[in-house]
Amino acid sequence: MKIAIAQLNPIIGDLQGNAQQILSAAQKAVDNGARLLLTPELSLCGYPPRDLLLNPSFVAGMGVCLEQLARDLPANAAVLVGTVEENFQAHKNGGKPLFNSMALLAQGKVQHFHKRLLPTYDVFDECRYFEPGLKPNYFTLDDLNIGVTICEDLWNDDQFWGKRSYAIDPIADLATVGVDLIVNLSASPYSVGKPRFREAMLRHGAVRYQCPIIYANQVGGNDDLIFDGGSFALNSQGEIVCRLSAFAPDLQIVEFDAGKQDLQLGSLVSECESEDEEIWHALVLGLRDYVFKCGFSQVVLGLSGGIDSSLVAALATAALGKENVFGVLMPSPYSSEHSISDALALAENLGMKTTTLPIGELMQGYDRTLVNLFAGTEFGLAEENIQSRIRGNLLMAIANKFGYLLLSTGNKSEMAVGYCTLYGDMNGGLAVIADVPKTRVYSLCRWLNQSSILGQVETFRRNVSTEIIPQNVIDKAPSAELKPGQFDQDSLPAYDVLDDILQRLIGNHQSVAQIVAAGHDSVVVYRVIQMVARAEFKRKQAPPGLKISDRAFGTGWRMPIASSWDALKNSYQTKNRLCV
Ligand SMILES: NC(=O)c1ccc[n+]([C@@H]2O[C@H](COP(=O)([O-])OP(=O)(O)OC[C@H]3O[C@@H](n4cnc5c(N)ncnc54)[C@H](O)[C@@H]3O)[C@@H](O)[C@H]2O)c1
Ligand SMILES: Nc1ncnc2c1ncn2[C@@H]1O[C@H](COP(=O)(O)O)[C@@H](O)[C@H]1O
Ligand SMILES: N[C@@H](CCC(=O)O)C(=O)O
Ligand SMILES: O=P(O)(O)OP(=O)(O)O
Repeated sequence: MKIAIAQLNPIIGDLQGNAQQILSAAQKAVDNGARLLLTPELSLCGYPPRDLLLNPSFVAGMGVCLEQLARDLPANAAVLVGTVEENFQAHKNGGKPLFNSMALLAQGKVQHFHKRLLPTYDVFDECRYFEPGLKPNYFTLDDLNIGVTICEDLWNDDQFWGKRSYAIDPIADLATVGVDLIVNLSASPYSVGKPRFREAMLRHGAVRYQCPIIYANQVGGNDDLIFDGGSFALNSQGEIVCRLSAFAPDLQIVEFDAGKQDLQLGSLVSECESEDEEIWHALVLGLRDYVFKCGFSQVVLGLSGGIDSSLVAALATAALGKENVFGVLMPSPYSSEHSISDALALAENLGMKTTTLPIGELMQGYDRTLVNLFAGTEFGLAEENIQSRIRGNLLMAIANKFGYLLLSTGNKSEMAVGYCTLYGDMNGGLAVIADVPKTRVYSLCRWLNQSSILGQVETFRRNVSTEIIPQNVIDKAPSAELKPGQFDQDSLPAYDVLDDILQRLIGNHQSVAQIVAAGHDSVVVYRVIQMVARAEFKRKQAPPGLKISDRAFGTGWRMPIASSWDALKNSYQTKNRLCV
């Protein structure tokens, strides 16, 4: 039996458009001889629909679209569509009103399979909306017994994880039932290294239960989340027999050989060669989809000649085309010569349009207006930040006037410690690199300059051998240039030190004792912890940022702002370690 995997990029809430994508995929599948089509989790509404699920007319609309799809699909195709089903018992037993469901549409009929494990951690919030399914899910098609699992259902293999997160394990239940093949319909967001991790995890399941697995993942950016696709199929020995594109929609066919009781070798797309390459593609996709799905086509950003704005400009050019990216140079009296020359060289390399709006006169206007009020005080952060706020205002004026979306350029290290100006450089609709630590910003720029991708991206004007990010941008010391001779490292630890502490603290949940034991100065560690805690109010007001790590400052980061939790004051010694 031929089975088609449709790696779709739905728009959240566009029920008609998403249904059309499913119909087109089904037609293509049937044209290629497939009997069954797999689509991702919640493919009809897009994942994650969040509180749209609390809107009765949204849920009703999904029901109508599903019925229409059942009527419109090619007669000889069976299609698994990601949707919701109402929990009609909810009013009796107090359960949640919906199930996260895969609907099997075949011969005009609809059969629902309910997701059993509901993730409610990090960015996931499924217990807010859904009741878990209670039974193993499977069906028979042309004598083949097919087990159905939805995303998290396959993330509880105790042997792989060394523990169980949920009492039940849907794959073990399906093995007990005795299915020939398991399909997993997913909307699994990207983080660095996750594509390989998923393959390893499901390989373990396939080998453990000697059962082939087909994994169909959503692709595309939805707000802060990037779905990488990278769907794949494993045979019962755990070998990859088919892999779809990463970071792009795709449709491929795999064949189940009834004689061998296994999947046959199909087409294999190769994996990204490095983490930098993977992150680059993820950010390009996330940026493009955010811009287009919000109804924009053009973006604006401030170009300072620094490395953050240079990387964001390169990403935007690759995502949207050079003619759709507008750079604004806004030198102040404190700006260096190279801030202008480097920004112009970058724009030339990318082929993007720029304008220069010096801000000296506006700064003087602010000074004149505030002179009496500020009389007798020292020049300080208030005056420095005015420059950033003037730039933020000008950029928003340009965005309003020409219908552009403003991209903000802060990286994760700055967002972590609050090294950014509220209503200044934090202005923007999308924070493109807010989950990219500064050290990764450097490695991405170096990778970009060497990468053969430059030759493939037609939006770049220069030829493969020349740099995109000017070498001086990479070599010079980072600076906010808000006062003479200012460098980031006057206020912050060296970025390699800062990023390592932040990764341990935020990503790995390490204690102070563990971070110090890894070689960091305890005074620096305490200072970083305090900076991170104090910057919460800024992050709450920041634009959405594209998530590329396991722990991003976004929907999965829920910290109080008005909190009196003081890591140092409340530190205590347990038997083994100092906890803060
Ligand atoms: N990326 C860069 O390189 C870059 C760019 C710009 C600024 N900076 C640096 O960032 C820093 C910006 O200065 P800042 O942080 O003092 O200015 P800020 O204006 O961004 O934030 C401080 C202000 O936030 C408000 N605030 C404080 N606590 C709050 C809370 N709990 N809830 C709501 N609002 C609260 C107060 O009004 C306070 O004056 C400076 O050190 C500057 O040099 C770095
Ligand atoms: N001189 C500048 N021209 C245009 N845009 C600028 C300039 N200086 C800063 N910006 C914008 O603000 C952010 C943050 O700046 P830092 O140098 O990191 O403080 C920068 O990425 C530009 O978008
Ligand atoms: N742990 C899964 C859960 C996703 C889901 O069930 O939607 C993941 O990160 O991909
Ligand atoms: O934000 P930028 O582009 O000015 O980068 P840096 O902070 O490294 O100067």
